[in-house]
Amino acid sequence: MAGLRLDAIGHRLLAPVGLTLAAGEMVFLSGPSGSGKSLLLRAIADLDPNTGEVWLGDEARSSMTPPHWRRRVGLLPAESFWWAESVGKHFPVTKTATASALPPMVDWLAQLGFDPDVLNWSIARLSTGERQRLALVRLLAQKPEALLLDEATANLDPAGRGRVETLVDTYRRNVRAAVLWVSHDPEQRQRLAEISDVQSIGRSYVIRDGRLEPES
Ligand SMILES: Nc1ncnc2c1ncn2[C@@H]1O[C@H](COP(=O)(O)OP(=O)(O)OP(=O)(O)O)[C@@H](O)[C@H]1O
Repeated sequence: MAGLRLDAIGHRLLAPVGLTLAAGEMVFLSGPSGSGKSLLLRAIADLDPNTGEVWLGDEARSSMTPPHWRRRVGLLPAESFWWAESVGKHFPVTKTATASALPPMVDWLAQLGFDPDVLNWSIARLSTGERQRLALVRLLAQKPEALLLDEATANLDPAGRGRVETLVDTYRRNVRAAVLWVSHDPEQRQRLAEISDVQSIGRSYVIRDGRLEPES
């Protein structure tokens, strides 16, 4: 699997930054509210105007269509968007197959505390935390090669938070996906280093005054 390299990526609040994540590496990003963390993830995903280039291994973002890029470099936004009536309709494969025929998605649902019947639930009934966990499964179902996570555990209790951390870390190791994780929780990196291999979860950065800096 490929690493992720930001080559002079910038947006209106952030001076161009260079940053390389090795395949399978998890890097944390923090900074004050409004400093531009979400905008950076959206810039990498090419959802907002931005400068620079992003590389997935030796493939440039500019060499593929935006939808193709976003399938390979998956963004989990802080607030997920749902367009159909039921949960299952957001998982393309479930249109033609039954849930039981779809591991590992069903395993991922179970790991996050859901019965496969959740695919029949209406979106309207979902709690904020349920939406957040289901949005992660929906993202992983696309088999992204790199992950951009924006406050992936912000709405969860400690048990739910631990389940998400474990699932993301397992996916990272299995697929050797580079993970850039925006988090306000200073203990999140430490928890992940405890459940995983420390050398892959060593770095964190902060956005301060429009610049990306290694966190001291
Ligand atoms: N579409 C937009 N138009 C104008 N301003 C925007 C837009 N999107 C974001 N901003 C502003 O850009 C700034 C950075 O937003 P961003 O969402 O990146 O912050 P953040 O660092 O992720 O903050 P938080 O930790 O609160 O989520 C904020 O002041 C926000 O109001």
